[in-house]
Amino acid sequence: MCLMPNVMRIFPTSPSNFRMSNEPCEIGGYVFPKNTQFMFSYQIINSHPAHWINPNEFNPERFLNSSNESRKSNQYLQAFGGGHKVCPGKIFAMLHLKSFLVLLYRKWEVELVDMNALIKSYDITTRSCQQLEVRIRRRNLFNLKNIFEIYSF
Ligand code: HEM
Repeated sequence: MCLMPNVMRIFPTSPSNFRMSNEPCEIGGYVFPKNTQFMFSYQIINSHPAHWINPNEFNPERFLNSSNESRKSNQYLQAFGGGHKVCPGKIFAMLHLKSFLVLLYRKWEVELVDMNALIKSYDITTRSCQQLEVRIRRRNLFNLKNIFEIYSF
């Protein structure tokens, strides 16, 4: 359960979003009139050094419930938006992803062809991966040699 939040933190499906102000407001010392449209970046919130320790590090353990950082950071993870407009499909999507990964890795071994390859993606509000080479091998579920080793007396 901590792998997916960290993937979504570093590579959010929705890297940015929009909001419109329904009243005048002040942000960072600047005053904005009513009906100003704001674009903001989930990508930046998700890796801002003010909220995350070593933000560029891929460390799923930061989302373990027992970690202090987890409790602090979870509120800054913006994979599904937040507030009144938060994604209503959030729990369904996480369950779906988890089931998909279990079914995939049960039968297949998947590894990156090049661990240092840059992910080519296209995005504005929704990000899609354009190219990422992976090597897929069928898992050897019935390794007879192992079975004989286990049952030999
Ligand atoms: C990994 C999968 C998904 C991601 C990353 C995602 C992300 C998001 C984000 C960032 C928003 C904008 C929230 C905001 O404005 O604060 C959103 C809105 C929304 N999402 Fe998702 N979503 C996912 C899956 C789903 C699924 C499976 C459904 C439906 C079954 C769904 C339905 C919606 C709807 C209806 C909205 C609009 C909510 C509103 O404007 O009131 N999403 N989603």
